[in-house]
Amino acid sequence: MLKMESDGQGVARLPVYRAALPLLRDLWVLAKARVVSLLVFTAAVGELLAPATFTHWPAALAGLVGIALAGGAGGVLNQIVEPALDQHMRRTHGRPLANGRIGRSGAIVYALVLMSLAIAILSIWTNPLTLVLTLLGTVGYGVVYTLYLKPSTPWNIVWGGLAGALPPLIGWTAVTGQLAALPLVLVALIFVWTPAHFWPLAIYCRRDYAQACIPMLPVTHGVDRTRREVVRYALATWAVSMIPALLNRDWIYGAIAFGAGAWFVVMALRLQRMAIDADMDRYARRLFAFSISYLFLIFTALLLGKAAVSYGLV
Ligand code: HEM
Ligand SMILES: CC(C)=CCC/C(C)=C/CC/C(C)=C/COP(=O)(O)OP(=O)(O)O
Repeated sequence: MLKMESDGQGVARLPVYRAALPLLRDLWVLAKARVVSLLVFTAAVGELLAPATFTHWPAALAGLVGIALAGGAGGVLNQIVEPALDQHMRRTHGRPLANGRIGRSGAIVYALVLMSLAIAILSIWTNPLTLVLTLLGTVGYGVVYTLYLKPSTPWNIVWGGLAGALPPLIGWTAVTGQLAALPLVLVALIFVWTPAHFWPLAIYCRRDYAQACIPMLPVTHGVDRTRREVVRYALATWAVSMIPALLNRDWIYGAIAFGAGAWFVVMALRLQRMAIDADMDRYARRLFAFSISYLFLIFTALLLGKAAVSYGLV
């Protein structure tokens, strides 16, 4: 039950903090905070894999806060561009800009605040390379993908995915100031994972995308072609995921990545063999959910492998 307070003139009003909750929830959704949380996790792993992370802890912390803020700004930019599209899709019609709970100018101010804070924090505590890569991430997703690629080509997410693949490299450069082979391989891993992550969702949302005239692959090339591509990208993800095992001679990570990647491929193949019906849509939803757990598991395994080596367990 919601408790009301009286203002002394007999008018009941909500306590301020209770009234602020829906706004905070809207700001959370606008910043796509759940997606950003996985971006930040992959960045944190990039940092922890880098040499001497803890001697550079202010830069490491600033890198994570900067990525969270800049990733959030990307999410807000995306929704500023797409309220009409979001209104037409069941999955997105309740978003705060789409249903008018937050106005366009309020969202623009929010994006500017997030981005300014990100730039300030990264400039003060990290280095120019980290700042540039983070800006590329926000502009790549919020502008290039949302404004140009998404409405014009079914391969939108292959190239748009590059933006979301950058965080492990950004985490590494925040701590070291330099590029290196391992974080570049992790960028490649997320790059090839992204289509296998997104196209299962595009399959079960294909009618919504068609109605909104967004040329996602299942709309332009059909479900069969999309399922074949999911298998290909799941295989590519499996292959790329083995490179860190070889680079680091890390067999703990290697075993986990091998098993998880094999399961990803098996699920993609199962999806491919199903009849196109409601069961297939449900299975595509499971594969989409699995793709998220998969990435979380693989990045956790990288940490486990490094910890095992550091503590002399292998
Ligand atoms: C351009 C590349 C990408 C596309 C097109 C894409 C697409 C999507 C879509 C459409 C959703 C559903 C969101 C919703 O219902 O609000 C989603 C969810 C999600 N994505 Fe991605 N994604 C991409 C890249 C990434 C990357 C790089 C990561 C993390 C490293 C990621 C992590 C997640 C997570 C954690 C969710 C679940 C959010 C939730 O539970 O609400 N995505 N993605
Ligand atoms: C700084 C940095 C590294 C930025 C990363 C950019 C970023 C937030 C990437 C995530 C990609 C994402 C949420 C795509 C959703 O696709 P969509 O927008 O087509 O989905 P929708 O239909 O749910 O809006």
